[in-house]
Amino acid sequence: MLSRPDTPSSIYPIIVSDSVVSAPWSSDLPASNNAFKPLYKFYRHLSYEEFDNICYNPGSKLETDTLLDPIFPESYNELHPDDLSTANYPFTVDFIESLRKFIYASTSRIYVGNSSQCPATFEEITLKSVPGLRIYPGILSPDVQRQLVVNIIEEYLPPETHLTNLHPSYMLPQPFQLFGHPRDTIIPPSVNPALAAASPTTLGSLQDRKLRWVTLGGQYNWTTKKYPTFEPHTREFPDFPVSLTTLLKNASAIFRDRINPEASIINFYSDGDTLSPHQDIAELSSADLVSLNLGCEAVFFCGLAKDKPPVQVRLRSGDVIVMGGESRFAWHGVGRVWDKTAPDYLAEFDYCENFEHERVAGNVASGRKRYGQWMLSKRINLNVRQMLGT
Ligand SMILES: O=C(O)CCC(=O)C(=O)O
Ligand SMILES: [Fe+2]
Repeated sequence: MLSRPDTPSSIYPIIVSDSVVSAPWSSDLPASNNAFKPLYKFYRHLSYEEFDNICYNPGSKLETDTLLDPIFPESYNELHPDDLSTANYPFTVDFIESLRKFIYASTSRIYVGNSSQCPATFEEITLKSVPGLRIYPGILSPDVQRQLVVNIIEEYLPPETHLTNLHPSYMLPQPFQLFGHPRDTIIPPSVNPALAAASPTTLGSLQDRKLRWVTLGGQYNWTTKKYPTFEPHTREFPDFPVSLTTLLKNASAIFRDRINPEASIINFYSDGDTLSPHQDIAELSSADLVSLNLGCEAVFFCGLAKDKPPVQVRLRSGDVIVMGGESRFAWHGVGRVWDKTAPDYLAEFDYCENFEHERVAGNVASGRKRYGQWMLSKRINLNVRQMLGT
């Protein structure tokens, strides 16, 4: 599991526009009433082949009664006939143009080929049992996904104000380039006597598994479970990356005007990783939380109460989840991640040929093709929150 402390299960005061309200579903629960727990146990040893088989031949296991595969919803419908609704919406006329805006706002731009073509419509899935949760299967085009991967590595990770789980334990190169030489040594901070015993590591091992998260914008503190400040343009609340704001403001009707992106947690998962159930309640805003998924597949758990089996959603690269309305403060977690399940367009991502500036400079041999190789074993979840206002 990610080394995030569990969220306490007492009633949380949530401040919405100056008035304090309580999330009614987060009442005190004895640990035995945690209906998420058996699901984690079930998935721990489930191979991807077994999981895939269950999705197409449902009904055999009690634990998968609430499993929804967005591109094969029949099995979920069979068990919960009234819960699921699907709607198709046309992409707005300038949708592709909006995606281009995101790519052009990015520091290292990829070359937009035909894969940026979007289908005529996109699907929205909603569930009565988790009101406000919206699922958009495959809504991010391959180009946008590739650009996001590159931005994460080249634009969002490097600034020293963007803290990672590695910062307390290692002196990271400034700016932090994850894809330097894999044998480069990364040393513990000698100034911190408590960590003096920690041993040096390599950049390669940070790439492999050690890098777990990076925070953008408001620097959420995982120990206190609070943002240290709500004062923008400060070291602890640096400006949110323009490229990501451009994507979320323009990408389609699903994001527009519903969120002012101010903080983000980017999670890096490897094979078998899970994330324990929690609520995201540190923000002083009830605006939608937007969650983008890249790379390998995973099962996402979400429910309003911790003592009822959550809905389980099979997530693929390019899927977007929005937690709005009541679901904004719902309990959620990740059941498990399976490696080698990233789509070919990421795994075989030929970085050089896709890069506008490198193409123009005639530089096609910078050896960065391992981004695709890396993604073959990674799941990246980028969730974006508004910290202030309604
Ligand atoms: O990885 C995910 O899908 C969820 C991540 C999450 O819930 C979080 O970072 O708070
Ligand atoms: Fe979360």
